Amino acid sequence: MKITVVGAGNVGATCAYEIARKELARDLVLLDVKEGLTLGKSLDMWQTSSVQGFNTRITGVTTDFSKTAGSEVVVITSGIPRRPGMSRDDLIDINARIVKDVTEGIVKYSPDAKIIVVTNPLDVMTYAAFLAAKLPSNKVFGMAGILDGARYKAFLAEALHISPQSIHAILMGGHGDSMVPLPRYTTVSGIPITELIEDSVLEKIIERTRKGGGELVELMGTSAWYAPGAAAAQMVEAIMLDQRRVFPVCAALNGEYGLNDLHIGVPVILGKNGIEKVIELNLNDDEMALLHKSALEVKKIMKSLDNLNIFEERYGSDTL
Ligand SMILES: NC(=O)C1=CN([C@@H]2O[C@H](COP(=O)(O)OP(=O)(O)OC[C@H]3O[C@@H](n4cnc5c(N)ncnc54)[C@H](O)[C@@H]3O)[C@@H](O)[C@H]2O)C=CC1
Ligand SMILES: O=C([O-])CC(=O)C(=O)O
Repeated sequence: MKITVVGAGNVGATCAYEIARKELARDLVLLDVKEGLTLGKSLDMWQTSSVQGFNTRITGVTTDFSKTAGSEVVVITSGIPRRPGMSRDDLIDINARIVKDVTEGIVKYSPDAKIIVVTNPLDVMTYAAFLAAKLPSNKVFGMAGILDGARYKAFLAEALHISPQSIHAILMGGHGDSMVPLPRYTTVSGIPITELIEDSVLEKIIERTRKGGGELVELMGTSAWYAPGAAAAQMVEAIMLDQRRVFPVCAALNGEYGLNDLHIGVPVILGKNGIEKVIELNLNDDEMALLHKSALEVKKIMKSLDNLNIFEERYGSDTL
């Protein structure tokens, strides 16, 4: 059993370490173009194995994709993060080329892999990986909703002075300011959130969640890694252990929610085949309008990707 994490930077290394500590595979490959970084970090992590009590063998690899052969799950975190003042969409030019190259390298040696994209701008990089991989859409998807949901739960837990583990929520839409938190689908151990918190406080929390990535970029000068790395590892766990957990995941839509030909955050069942099923919620008119607004934003960025002309195939259009 093998898992590969591409990108040994902040998010990739954090995700890899979570995977190793949970012993989700016998072998874990960490691949990056920076030789010292990937060899050093994988050695450093492996040297914690006797302290942390795990057996997962972590190996650092530079650009030799043959060393990733036979991976069951691959997490793609390679690419540049944003800096203060930038939007995620500003990363598209550089990151699209990186995602295309690494996806092709991965699929060549692991044609059965499930691919989890983390690189930003997330929804459109998932689309780019899907185009490059030429795999069925249940096998190529992106991580954002678990992270956005985790931020939402952390803020709610603080406001209500309760454990974040008692909060259950689903967020939909693109991984950007147009994301769609859904108060109607947010509960505290089954109790509707609206019974426990004032509307004005909830509104502020939703707004802070939408801008949660940017808040951290302003604080640190680069983007977050602990929560993103842990969230991606939680998806790996669901697949490797065939847990069939329900998570918001950036998935290809083919008619669900009245949307076609784009990748965007929706609730799915995640198991050994990747996306086992996209769950269609019974959204009301306001919620559906927010989701469609977010989908139009994603389509706009898809168009920028198409304009780069790095893929022969495309299905972007600015209408839904
Ligand atoms: N989906 C999400 O919710 C989140 C996405 N991100 C995104 O994840 C990406 C990575 O962020 P960080 O880890 O903080 O950046 P980082 O700069 O710390 O690490 C990125 C790594 O990618 C490597 N890399 C670049 N080109 C490569 C290639 N062709 N092959 C292999 N490795 C290559 C770099 O050498 C670097 O080590 C960014 O695009 C960031 O915006 C970050 C947080 C959350
Ligand atoms: O904000 C960023 O650039 C990184 C990211 O996607 C997040 O932390 O949500």
